Amino acid sequence: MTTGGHGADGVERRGLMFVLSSPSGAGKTTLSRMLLEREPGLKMSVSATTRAMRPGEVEGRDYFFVSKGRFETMVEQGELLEWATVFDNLYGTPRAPVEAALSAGQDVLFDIDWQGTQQLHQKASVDVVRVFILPPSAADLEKRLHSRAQDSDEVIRKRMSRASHEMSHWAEYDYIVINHDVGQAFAEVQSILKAERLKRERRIGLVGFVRSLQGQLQG
Ligand SMILES: Nc1nc2c(ncn2[C@@H]2O[C@H](COP(=O)(O)OP(=O)(O)O)[C@@H](O)[C@H]2O)c(=O)[nH]1
Ligand SMILES: Nc1ncnc2c1ncn2[C@@H]1O[C@H](COP(=O)(O)OP(=O)(O)O)[C@@H](O)[C@H]1O
Repeated sequence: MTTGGHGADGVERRGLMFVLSSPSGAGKTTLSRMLLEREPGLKMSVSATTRAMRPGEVEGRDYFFVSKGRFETMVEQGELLEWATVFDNLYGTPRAPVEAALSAGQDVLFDIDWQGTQQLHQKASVDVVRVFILPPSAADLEKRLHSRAQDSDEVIRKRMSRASHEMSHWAEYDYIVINHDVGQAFAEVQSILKAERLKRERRIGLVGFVRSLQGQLQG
């Protein structure tokens, strides 16, 4: 699905799809923003959703906020790479920007749930890196949902009651990060990205690079 770009060391490699999932409130959005600020070559996949915009959210930055009818058209036209129902709303990943970014040699960051992660993995397993974020405790999770001050008590209760179900998918992920201290969790997520970028299978330019090195040694 991907073609190549160049890594920091100049060797061509395929772009990767970096997925962060977690129960709501564990810190995916915070960690995603930190990654985007500090990691050049990483582009956020902006999802489409039928849920209402929260205070502080921006159309096209946080989500594309669409009607149910528009979302269904996107599904019918094959415009979504994956989609799922979460908390009674529809969420999906527009296909075109992801394919464009990967073709331009960029890595793409996804904040999607376990259902979307399974779909992406079925489509492009070797290019998908799956990271699951856990909160340090249920009490911390609830505190964070309240501190975000963006959802009603009713919505927070719903999110807390879904957390256990979402967490039950943790073993389908390649890496698990416990977000106790945000600086530490960020360092761990960043290390995963850096290491995955160096994986041999993605670095399609290595064969040529090593041949050229061998040529130099023999010459
Ligand atoms: N499958 C899928 N899940 C998504 C997508 N976009 C967001 N989600 C997930 O939907 C859930 C709810 O997201 P949101 O309403 O923004 O609340 P949040 O949990 O506080 O981030 C989260 O688990 C997101 O990871 C998407 O495009 N596809
Ligand atoms: N390690 C942490 N310690 C304390 N608060 C945190 C930590 N990580 C995130 N938060 C806060 O918790 C709330 C939920 O985080 P957010 O990134 O929106 O979660 P998610 O995207 O997983 O729903 C936000 O107010 C955020 O600032």
